[in-house]
Amino acid sequence: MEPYDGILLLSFGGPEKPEDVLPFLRTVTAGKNIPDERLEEVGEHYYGFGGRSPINDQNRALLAALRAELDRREISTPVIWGNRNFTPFTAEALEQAHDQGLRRLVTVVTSAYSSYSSCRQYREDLAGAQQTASEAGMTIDLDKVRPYFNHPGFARANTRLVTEAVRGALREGTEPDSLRLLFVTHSIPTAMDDTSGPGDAEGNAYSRQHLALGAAITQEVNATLDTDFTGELVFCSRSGPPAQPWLEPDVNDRLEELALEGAQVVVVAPIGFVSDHMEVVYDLDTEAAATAARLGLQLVRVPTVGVDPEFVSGLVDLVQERAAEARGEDPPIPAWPGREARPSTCAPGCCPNLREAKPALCGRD
Ligand SMILES: CC1=C(CCC(=O)O)c2cc3nc(cc4[nH]c(cc5[nH]c(cc1n2)c(C)c5CCC(=O)O)c(CCC(=O)O)c4C)C(CCC(=O)O)=C3C
Ligand SMILES: [Fe+2]
Repeated sequence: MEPYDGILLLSFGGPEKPEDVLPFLRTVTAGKNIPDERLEEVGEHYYGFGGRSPINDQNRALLAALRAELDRREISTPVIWGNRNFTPFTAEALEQAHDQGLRRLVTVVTSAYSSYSSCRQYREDLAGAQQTASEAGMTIDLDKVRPYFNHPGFARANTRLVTEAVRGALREGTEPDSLRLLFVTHSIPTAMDDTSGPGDAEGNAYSRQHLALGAAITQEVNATLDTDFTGELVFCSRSGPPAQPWLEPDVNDRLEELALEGAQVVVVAPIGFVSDHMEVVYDLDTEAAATAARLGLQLVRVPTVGVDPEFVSGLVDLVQERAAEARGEDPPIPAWPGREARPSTCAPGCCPNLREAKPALCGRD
Protein backbone atom coordinates (compact mmCIF):
# COMPACT_ATOMS: atom_id res chain seq x y z
CA MET A 1 0.00 0.00 0.00
CA GLU A 2 2.92 2.36 -0.65
CA PRO A 3 3.23 5.17 0.41
CA TYR A 4 0.88 4.44 3.34
CA ASP A 5 1.82 2.18 6.23
CA GLY A 6 -1.59 2.38 7.93
CA ILE A 7 -5.29 3.01 7.35
CA LEU A 8 -7.32 5.16 9.76
CA LEU A 9 -11.06 4.53 10.07
CA LEU A 10 -12.45 7.84 11.37
CA SER A 11 -15.96 8.04 12.80
CA PHE A 12 -18.32 10.00 15.03
CA GLY A 13 -18.29 7.73 18.10
CA GLY A 14 -21.10 7.09 20.55
CA PRO A 15 -21.67 6.23 24.25
CA GLU A 16 -21.47 2.62 25.45
CA LYS A 17 -23.17 2.84 28.86
CA PRO A 18 -25.56 5.25 30.63
CA GLU A 19 -22.73 7.10 32.44
CA ASP A 20 -21.16 7.87 29.05
CA VAL A 21 -24.20 9.65 27.64
CA LEU A 22 -23.85 13.12 29.18
CA PRO A 23 -20.08 13.43 28.69
CA PHE A 24 -20.57 12.29 25.09
CA LEU A 25 -23.31 14.86 24.46
CA ARG A 26 -21.15 17.60 26.03
CA THR A 27 -18.30 16.67 23.70
CA VAL A 28 -20.56 16.66 20.63
CA THR A 29 -22.17 20.00 21.39
CA ALA A 30 -19.19 21.92 22.80
CA GLY A 31 -19.42 25.48 21.49
CA LYS A 32 -22.56 24.76 19.47
CA ASN A 33 -25.91 26.38 19.75
CA ILE A 34 -27.97 23.33 20.78
CA PRO A 35 -30.92 24.11 23.11
CA ASP A 36 -30.99 22.24 26.45
CA GLU A 37 -34.39 20.70 25.63
CA ARG A 38 -32.90 19.11 22.54
CA LEU A 39 -29.98 17.70 24.53
CA GLU A 40 -32.29 16.19 27.14
CA GLU A 41 -34.40 14.72 24.36
CA VAL A 42 -31.39 13.18 22.63
CA GLY A 43 -30.11 11.88 25.98
CA GLU A 44 -33.45 10.08 26.38
CA HIS A 45 -33.02 8.45 22.98
CA TYR A 46 -29.75 6.96 24.21
CA TYR A 47 -31.15 5.94 27.63
CA GLY A 48 -34.00 4.23 25.79
CA PHE A 49 -31.34 1.97 24.28
CA GLY A 50 -29.67 1.25 27.64
CA GLY A 51 -27.26 4.20 27.23
CA ARG A 52 -25.49 2.37 24.44
CA SER A 53 -25.23 3.68 20.88
CA PRO A 54 -24.95 1.00 18.21
CA ILE A 55 -22.31 3.00 16.33
CA ASN A 56 -19.11 1.72 17.98
CA ASP A 57 -20.04 -1.93 17.49
CA GLN A 58 -20.86 -1.14 13.87
CA ASN A 59 -17.42 0.39 13.47
CA ARG A 60 -15.84 -2.70 15.07
CA ALA A 61 -17.70 -4.80 12.51
CA LEU A 62 -16.55 -2.51 9.71
CA LEU A 63 -12.94 -2.76 10.95
CA ALA A 64 -13.18 -6.56 10.82
CA ALA A 65 -14.76 -6.47 7.36
CA LEU A 66 -12.07 -4.12 6.04
CA ARG A 67 -9.37 -6.38 7.54
CA ALA A 68 -10.90 -9.42 5.82
CA GLU A 69 -11.11 -7.65 2.46
CA LEU A 70 -7.53 -6.35 2.75
CA ASP A 71 -6.32 -9.87 3.66
CA ARG A 72 -8.20 -11.26 0.67
CA ARG A 73 -6.19 -8.83 -1.49
CA GLU A 74 -2.99 -9.82 0.35
CA ILE A 75 -2.58 -6.31 1.77
CA SER A 76 -1.21 -6.48 5.31
CA THR A 77 -1.50 -2.72 6.09
CA PRO A 78 -2.95 -2.30 9.63
CA VAL A 79 -6.28 -0.54 10.16
CA ILE A 80 -6.60 1.79 13.17
CA TRP A 81 -9.86 3.26 14.49
CA GLY A 82 -10.50 6.75 15.87
CA ASN A 83 -13.57 8.85 16.75
CA ARG A 84 -14.45 12.51 17.05
CA ASN A 85 -16.59 12.21 20.17
CA PHE A 86 -15.75 9.01 22.05
CA THR A 87 -12.78 6.89 22.93
CA PRO A 88 -10.72 5.83 21.03
CA PHE A 89 -10.48 9.54 20.17
CA THR A 90 -8.63 10.53 17.01
CA ALA A 91 -5.54 11.63 18.97
CA GLU A 92 -5.51 8.27 20.80
CA ALA A 93 -5.69 6.48 17.46
CA LEU A 94 -2.68 8.43 16.16
CA GLU A 95 -0.71 7.60 19.31
CA GLN A 96 -1.58 3.93 18.88
CA ALA A 97 -0.54 4.09 15.23
CA HIS A 98 2.76 5.74 16.12
CA ASP A 99 3.45 3.13 18.82
CA GLN A 100 3.02 0.47 16.13
CA GLY A 101 5.61 2.24 14.00
CA LEU A 102 3.16 3.75 11.52
CA ARG A 103 4.06 7.16 10.09
CA ARG A 104 1.78 7.81 7.13
CA LEU A 105 -1.93 7.01 7.23
CA VAL A 106 -4.76 7.17 4.72
CA THR A 107 -8.12 8.03 6.33
CA VAL A 108 -11.55 6.61 5.56
CA VAL A 109 -14.38 8.64 7.13
CA THR A 110 -17.70 6.92 7.92
CA SER A 111 -19.60 9.59 6.04
CA ALA A 112 -20.08 9.71 2.27
CA TYR A 113 -21.09 13.32 1.58
CA SER A 114 -19.64 16.83 1.48
CA SER A 115 -20.59 19.35 4.20
CA TYR A 116 -18.95 20.90 7.22
CA SER A 117 -20.34 18.21 9.57
CA SER A 118 -19.67 15.26 7.30
CA CYS A 119 -16.33 16.25 5.77
CA ARG A 120 -14.44 19.33 6.95
CA GLN A 121 -15.10 18.71 10.65
CA TYR A 122 -13.33 15.35 10.27
CA ARG A 123 -10.47 17.16 8.51
CA GLU A 124 -10.31 19.50 11.54
CA ASP A 125 -10.25 16.45 13.83
CA LEU A 126 -7.25 15.16 11.88
CA ALA A 127 -5.46 18.51 12.19
CA GLY A 128 -6.12 18.66 15.94
CA ALA A 129 -4.98 15.09 16.52
CA GLN A 130 -1.88 15.57 14.40
CA GLN A 131 -1.05 18.67 16.45
CA THR A 132 -1.50 16.75 19.72
CA ALA A 133 0.74 13.97 18.41
CA SER A 134 3.35 16.46 17.30
CA GLU A 135 3.41 18.13 20.74
CA ALA A 136 4.19 14.68 22.14
CA GLY A 137 7.06 14.33 19.67
CA MET A 138 5.24 12.07 17.20
CA THR A 139 5.20 12.95 13.51
CA ILE A 140 2.40 11.41 11.46
CA ASP A 141 1.31 12.28 7.92
CA LEU A 142 -2.37 12.01 7.09
CA ASP A 143 -4.31 11.84 3.83
CA LYS A 144 -7.91 10.82 3.21
CA VAL A 145 -10.01 9.24 0.48
CA ARG A 146 -12.53 11.36 -1.42
CA PRO A 147 -16.17 11.78 -0.34
CA TYR A 148 -17.67 8.58 -1.73
CA PHE A 149 -21.40 9.23 -2.18
CA ASN A 150 -20.82 8.56 -5.88
CA HIS A 151 -18.22 5.86 -5.62
CA PRO A 152 -19.78 2.80 -7.27
CA GLY A 153 -19.25 0.63 -4.16
CA PHE A 154 -21.45 2.83 -1.95
CA ALA A 155 -23.89 3.89 -4.68
CA ARG A 156 -24.44 0.41 -6.18
CA ALA A 157 -24.82 -1.26 -2.79
CA ASN A 158 -27.52 1.29 -1.90
CA THR A 159 -29.19 0.79 -5.27
CA ARG A 160 -29.35 -2.98 -4.76
CA LEU A 161 -30.73 -2.63 -1.22
CA VAL A 162 -33.47 -0.20 -2.32
CA THR A 163 -34.37 -2.34 -5.34
CA GLU A 164 -34.73 -5.43 -3.15
CA ALA A 165 -36.93 -3.57 -0.65
CA VAL A 166 -39.25 -2.24 -3.36
CA ARG A 167 -39.33 -5.62 -5.08
CA GLY A 168 -40.31 -7.25 -1.78
CA ALA A 169 -43.14 -4.76 -1.20
CA LEU A 170 -44.52 -5.29 -4.72
CA ARG A 171 -44.27 -9.06 -4.36
CA GLU A 172 -46.43 -8.83 -1.25
CA GLY A 173 -49.14 -7.31 -3.39
CA THR A 174 -48.64 -3.57 -2.87
CA GLU A 175 -50.18 -1.61 -5.75
CA PRO A 176 -47.40 0.51 -7.29
CA ASP A 177 -49.69 3.56 -7.16
CA SER A 178 -49.91 3.30 -3.38
CA LEU A 179 -46.16 3.00 -2.81
CA ARG A 180 -43.85 5.96 -2.17
CA LEU A 181 -40.06 5.99 -2.13
CA LEU A 182 -38.29 8.29 0.36
CA PHE A 183 -34.54 8.82 0.65
CA VAL A 184 -33.55 10.03 4.11
CA THR A 185 -30.55 11.88 5.42
CA HIS A 186 -29.50 13.93 8.43
CA SER A 187 -30.86 17.47 8.29
CA ILE A 188 -28.27 20.24 8.59
CA PRO A 189 -28.71 24.03 8.89
CA THR A 190 -29.55 25.52 5.48
CA ALA A 191 -26.57 27.87 5.98
CA MET A 192 -24.32 24.79 6.21
CA ASP A 193 -25.86 23.28 3.08
CA ASP A 194 -25.63 26.61 1.19
CA THR A 195 -21.88 26.72 1.80
CA SER A 196 -21.12 23.02 1.30
CA GLY A 197 -18.89 22.29 -1.66
CA PRO A 198 -15.65 23.55 -3.06
CA GLY A 199 -16.29 27.30 -2.78
CA ASP A 200 -17.55 30.26 -4.81
CA ALA A 201 -18.68 28.32 -7.86
CA GLU A 202 -20.82 25.86 -5.93
CA GLY A 203 -22.74 25.42 -2.70
CA ASN A 204 -25.52 23.03 -1.64
CA ALA A 205 -23.20 20.12 -2.43
CA TYR A 206 -24.67 18.17 0.52
CA SER A 207 -28.27 18.31 -0.70
CA ARG A 208 -27.30 18.04 -4.38
CA GLN A 209 -25.24 14.91 -3.78
CA HIS A 210 -28.16 13.23 -1.99
CA LEU A 211 -30.57 14.33 -4.73
CA ALA A 212 -28.25 12.94 -7.40
CA LEU A 213 -27.87 9.58 -5.69
CA GLY A 214 -31.60 9.36 -4.93
CA ALA A 215 -32.47 10.13 -8.57
CA ALA A 216 -29.97 7.58 -9.87
CA ILE A 217 -31.27 4.88 -7.52
CA THR A 218 -34.88 5.66 -8.48
CA GLN A 219 -34.02 5.38 -12.16
CA GLU A 220 -32.33 2.01 -11.59
CA VAL A 221 -35.28 0.73 -9.52
CA ASN A 222 -37.69 1.74 -12.28
CA ALA A 223 -35.52 0.16 -14.98
CA THR A 224 -35.12 -3.09 -13.04
CA LEU A 225 -38.71 -3.46 -11.82
CA ASP A 226 -40.45 -1.81 -14.79
CA THR A 227 -42.05 0.76 -12.50
CA ASP A 228 -42.49 4.52 -12.58
CA PHE A 229 -41.70 5.73 -9.07
CA THR A 230 -40.67 9.29 -8.25
CA GLY A 231 -38.26 9.18 -5.32
CA GLU A 232 -37.88 12.18 -3.06
CA LEU A 233 -35.43 13.37 -0.42
CA VAL A 234 -36.53 13.99 3.19
CA PHE A 235 -34.62 14.70 6.40
CA CYS A 236 -34.38 13.52 9.99
CA SER A 237 -32.62 14.44 13.26
CA ARG A 238 -33.03 18.20 13.07
CA SER A 239 -31.61 20.04 16.10
CA GLY A 240 -30.54 23.64 16.70
CA PRO A 241 -32.77 26.52 17.83
CA PRO A 242 -36.27 26.46 16.26
CA ALA A 243 -35.69 29.83 14.55
CA GLN A 244 -32.65 28.53 12.68
CA PRO A 245 -33.63 27.10 9.29
CA TRP A 246 -32.62 23.48 8.68
CA LEU A 247 -33.16 21.33 5.59
CA GLU A 248 -36.77 20.14 5.21
CA PRO A 249 -39.17 18.37 4.90
CA ASP A 250 -38.84 16.27 8.02
CA VAL A 251 -39.62 12.62 7.36
CA ASN A 252 -42.54 12.66 9.84
CA ASP A 253 -44.18 15.71 8.24
CA ARG A 254 -43.87 14.14 4.81
CA LEU A 255 -45.45 10.90 6.04
CA GLU A 256 -48.50 12.91 7.17
CA GLU A 257 -48.89 14.38 3.67
CA LEU A 258 -48.35 11.05 1.93
CA ALA A 259 -51.06 9.42 4.06
CA LEU A 260 -53.49 12.19 3.03
CA GLU A 261 -52.59 11.54 -0.62
CA GLY A 262 -53.62 7.91 -0.21
CA ALA A 263 -50.22 6.27 0.02
CA GLN A 264 -50.23 2.90 1.80
CA VAL A 265 -46.63 1.71 1.75
CA VAL A 266 -43.61 3.97 2.18
CA VAL A 267 -40.15 2.61 1.43
CA VAL A 268 -37.62 4.61 3.46
CA ALA A 269 -34.00 4.42 2.35
CA PRO A 270 -31.48 6.06 4.77
CA ILE A 271 -28.84 6.78 2.10
CA GLY A 272 -27.36 9.53 4.30
CA PHE A 273 -25.99 6.98 6.80
CA VAL A 274 -23.48 4.18 6.37
CA SER A 275 -24.79 2.06 9.25
CA ASP A 276 -27.81 1.73 11.57
CA HIS A 277 -26.66 4.14 14.24
CA MET A 278 -28.86 6.17 16.58
CA GLU A 279 -30.44 8.39 13.91
CA VAL A 280 -31.60 5.27 12.13
CA VAL A 281 -32.70 3.11 15.08
CA TYR A 282 -34.35 6.02 16.91
CA ASP A 283 -35.35 8.71 14.40
CA LEU A 284 -36.51 6.25 11.73
CA ASP A 285 -37.18 2.86 13.33
CA THR A 286 -38.76 4.31 16.47
CA GLU A 287 -40.12 7.80 15.78
CA ALA A 288 -40.96 7.67 12.06
CA ALA A 289 -42.23 4.11 12.50
CA ALA A 290 -44.64 5.36 15.20
CA THR A 291 -45.81 8.19 12.93
CA ALA A 292 -46.42 5.71 10.13
CA ALA A 293 -48.30 3.33 12.43
CA ARG A 294 -50.54 6.16 13.66
CA LEU A 295 -51.30 7.09 10.03
CA GLY A 296 -51.97 3.51 9.00
CA LEU A 297 -48.97 3.53 6.66
CA GLN A 298 -46.74 0.50 6.23
CA LEU A 299 -43.14 1.64 6.55
CA VAL A 300 -40.48 -0.49 4.86
CA ARG A 301 -37.04 0.53 6.09
CA VAL A 302 -34.21 -0.23 3.67
CA PRO A 303 -30.99 -1.49 5.34
CA THR A 304 -27.98 0.82 5.45
CA VAL A 305 -24.84 -0.43 3.66
CA GLY A 306 -23.18 -1.47 6.97
CA VAL A 307 -20.68 -4.22 6.11
CA ASP A 308 -22.21 -5.05 2.74
CA PRO A 309 -19.37 -6.69 0.75
CA GLU A 310 -19.83 -4.39 -2.26
CA PHE A 311 -19.54 -1.34 0.02
CA VAL A 312 -16.53 -2.68 1.95
CA SER A 313 -14.76 -3.68 -1.23
CA GLY A 314 -15.47 -0.16 -2.57
CA LEU A 315 -13.80 1.37 0.50
CA VAL A 316 -10.69 -0.74 -0.11
CA ASP A 317 -10.76 0.32 -3.79
CA LEU A 318 -10.85 3.95 -2.58
CA VAL A 319 -7.83 3.36 -0.34
CA GLN A 320 -5.91 1.77 -3.21
CA GLU A 321 -6.97 4.61 -5.52
CA ARG A 322 -5.71 7.20 -2.99
CA ALA A 323 -2.42 5.32 -2.62
CA ALA A 324 -1.95 5.29 -6.41
CA GLU A 325 -2.61 9.06 -6.49
CA ALA A 326 -0.10 9.60 -3.69
CA ARG A 327 2.49 7.62 -5.69
CA GLY A 328 1.96 10.11 -8.52
CA GLU A 329 0.11 7.64 -10.73
CA ASP A 330 -3.03 8.47 -12.66
CA PRO A 331 -5.49 5.76 -11.54
CA PRO A 332 -8.99 5.44 -13.01
CA ILE A 333 -11.45 7.39 -10.81
CA PRO A 334 -14.80 5.62 -11.07
CA ALA A 335 -17.84 7.78 -10.33
CA TRP A 336 -21.55 6.97 -10.43
CA PRO A 337 -23.93 8.78 -10.43
CA GLY A 338 -22.38 11.58 -12.45
CA ARG A 339 -18.93 11.16 -13.86
CA GLU A 340 -17.36 13.78 -11.60
CA ALA A 341 -15.68 12.43 -8.47
CA ARG A 342 -14.95 14.76 -5.56
CA PRO A 343 -11.21 15.36 -5.20
CA SER A 344 -9.38 13.59 -2.35
CA THR A 345 -7.74 16.92 -1.49
CA CYS A 346 -10.44 19.53 -0.86
CA ALA A 347 -10.43 22.95 -2.51
CA PRO A 348 -9.54 26.02 -0.43
CA GLY A 349 -12.53 27.10 1.68
CA CYS A 350 -14.46 23.91 0.90
CA CYS A 351 -17.39 23.35 3.33
CA PRO A 352 -16.30 26.16 5.65
CA ASN A 353 -16.58 26.21 9.43
CA LEU A 354 -19.10 29.04 9.89
CA ARG A 355 -18.37 29.46 13.62
CA GLU A 356 -14.59 29.79 13.75
CA ALA A 357 -11.64 29.33 11.43
CA LYS A 358 -9.75 26.15 12.38
CA PRO A 359 -6.90 24.29 10.73
CA ALA A 360 -7.95 21.31 8.60
CA LEU A 361 -5.84 18.65 6.85
CA CYS A 362 -6.34 17.05 3.44
CA GLY A 363 -7.17 20.31 1.71
CA ARG A 364 -5.37 23.02 -0.21
CA ASP A 365 -6.10 25.68 2.43
C1 LIG B 1 -24.45 15.58 8.62
C2 LIG B 1 -24.39 14.86 9.94
C3 LIG B 1 -24.09 13.54 10.15
C4 LIG B 1 -23.76 12.50 9.10
C5 LIG B 1 -22.29 12.47 8.83
C6 LIG B 1 -21.48 11.81 9.91
O1 LIG B 1 -21.72 10.63 10.18
O2 LIG B 1 -20.64 12.49 10.50
C7 LIG B 1 -24.15 13.29 11.55
C8 LIG B 1 -23.87 12.07 12.17
C9 LIG B 1 -24.06 11.75 13.52
N1 LIG B 1 -24.55 12.57 14.49
C10 LIG B 1 -24.60 11.87 15.66
C11 LIG B 1 -25.02 12.36 16.90
C12 LIG B 1 -25.31 13.70 17.15
N2 LIG B 1 -25.30 14.74 16.25
C13 LIG B 1 -25.65 15.92 16.88
C14 LIG B 1 -25.74 17.19 16.29
C15 LIG B 1 -25.60 17.49 14.92
N3 LIG B 1 -25.36 16.61 13.89
C16 LIG B 1 -25.26 17.31 12.71
C17 LIG B 1 -25.02 16.76 11.44
C18 LIG B 1 -24.66 15.44 11.21
N4 LIG B 1 -24.50 14.46 12.16
C19 LIG B 1 -25.45 18.69 12.99
C20 LIG B 1 -25.39 19.81 11.99
C21 LIG B 1 -25.66 18.81 14.37
C22 LIG B 1 -25.87 20.08 15.15
C23 LIG B 1 -24.66 20.45 15.92
C24 LIG B 1 -23.42 20.54 15.07
O3 LIG B 1 -23.32 21.49 14.28
O4 LIG B 1 -22.57 19.66 15.19
C25 LIG B 1 -25.85 15.63 18.26
C26 LIG B 1 -26.19 16.66 19.34
C27 LIG B 1 -27.62 16.57 19.71
C28 LIG B 1 -28.50 16.92 18.52
O5 LIG B 1 -28.44 18.08 18.14
O6 LIG B 1 -29.15 16.03 18.00
C29 LIG B 1 -25.67 14.26 18.42
C30 LIG B 1 -25.79 13.44 19.71
C31 LIG B 1 -24.08 10.53 15.44
C32 LIG B 1 -23.93 9.41 16.49
C33 LIG B 1 -25.12 8.50 16.39
C34 LIG B 1 -25.03 7.36 17.36
O7 LIG B 1 -24.69 7.55 18.53
O8 LIG B 1 -25.33 6.22 16.93
C35 LIG B 1 -23.75 10.47 14.11
C36 LIG B 1 -23.17 9.30 13.35
FE1 LIG C 1 -25.29 14.49 14.14
